[in-house]
Amino acid sequence: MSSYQSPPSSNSGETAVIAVVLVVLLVKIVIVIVICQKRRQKGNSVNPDFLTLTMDKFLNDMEREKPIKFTSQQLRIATDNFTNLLGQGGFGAVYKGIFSNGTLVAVKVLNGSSDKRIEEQFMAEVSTIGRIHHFNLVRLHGFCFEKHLRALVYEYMGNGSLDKFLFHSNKVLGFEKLHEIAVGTARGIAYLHEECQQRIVHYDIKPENILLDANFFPKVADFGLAKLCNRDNTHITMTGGRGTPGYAAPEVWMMFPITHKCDVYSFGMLLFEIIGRRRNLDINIQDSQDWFPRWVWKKFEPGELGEVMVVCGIEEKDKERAERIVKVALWCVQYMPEARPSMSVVVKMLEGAVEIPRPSTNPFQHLMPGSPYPTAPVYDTSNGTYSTSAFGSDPSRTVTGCSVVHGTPIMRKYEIEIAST
Ligand SMILES: Nc1ncnc2c1ncn2[C@@H]1O[C@H](COP(=O)(O)OP(=O)(O)OP(=O)(O)O)[C@@H](O)[C@H]1O
Repeated sequence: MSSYQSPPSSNSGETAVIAVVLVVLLVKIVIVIVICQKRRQKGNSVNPDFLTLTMDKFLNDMEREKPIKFTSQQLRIATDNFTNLLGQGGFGAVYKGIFSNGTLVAVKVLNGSSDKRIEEQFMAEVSTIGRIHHFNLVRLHGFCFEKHLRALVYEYMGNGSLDKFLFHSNKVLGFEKLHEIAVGTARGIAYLHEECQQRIVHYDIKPENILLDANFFPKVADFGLAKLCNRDNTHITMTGGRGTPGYAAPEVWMMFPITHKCDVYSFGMLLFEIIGRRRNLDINIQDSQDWFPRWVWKKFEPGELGEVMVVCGIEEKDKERAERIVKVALWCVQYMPEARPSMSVVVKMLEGAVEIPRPSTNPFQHLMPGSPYPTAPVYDTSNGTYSTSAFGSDPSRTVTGCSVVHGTPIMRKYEIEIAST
């Protein structure tokens, strides 16, 4: 009988154990729920160590991110055998392409694969823009370097280059958008000058090299002339091709030592074209407005900026921004590089965050008769070269053979006219 009584006592023991386990489990669940609720109340706070680790890893990954090396076959497929031509530049044709994942690209096929200049352009682009990422710099996805195909693969910019909207279309872009484009472009250049590990000088800032995406956000492009330099090296030695007439700073033309401030000068010239929605030089325009920057200064000096606003068709609501652009432009194109602001200051000036000083002297003084400064280069039609009178008869200081990248007869006339005034 006694053996019959033991099972119930063992059953009640098991029940007690199960009950204890259940209670413990329940307590644990409650604790977990309470902890989760407290975390949620703290605003989803995450362990800061975890955050740093993830961010470090992310930054490392970003740093390691390099442009992809594509095969010619991959680019042939993406561009449908190079059929959709976007445009033709000095170094080759640009084609639209699409990869199988849907990414749209612009493929620049470089002419003359054995040409040294092409190789330099190739290396300049890959070593500068290929290593950095910024919202206002056109992204280089990758490149192809095969015997019969040297190409650069960029992100596709749906609206092409800024010149089209400034000079060739009927004011499609309102002034507010143009101001945003100016600020975005300035941010891109400021990043190149001040935030990259090595300073990058672009050398060829002009509307043709500012591309606009589908939403008209600007991105600086075309790094073919760009130079890398250490931030503590103040001057750069420049050999070979130089900037574009009308945008290149005087020191570039004079073959004087060059700093990143030559980009600030070119950006100033670009600002004049944004405000006027015209080329800075237009010989078809009368009343001394043919060279727009000088005319703007003539109006600005006696306090007649209002006339500039009228001539440029600036509406009342845009006046304040437009005046800011004019003042920044004048400040950027000063003759002495050290008088020009840094690009991060330019950004702040354009945004209205800091005061814009008034240039103490006429920025175009060096172009006046009797100026102690070297004059702008004179284009010699007989031999197709530029020279500057400041170096007199010393042929070793004569600027010769400067190619005119976007040169037109108008540009050439401009150089002659300026020097002879
Ligand atoms: N990433 C891009 N997305 C869309 N269109 C582009 C892109 N890059 C260039 N293009 C177009 O292709 C054309 C040629 O560009 P490219 O940069 O080769 O020459 P460029 O800047 O006009 O001249 P150069 O190289 O002589 O300075 C331009 O008209 C431009 O609008």
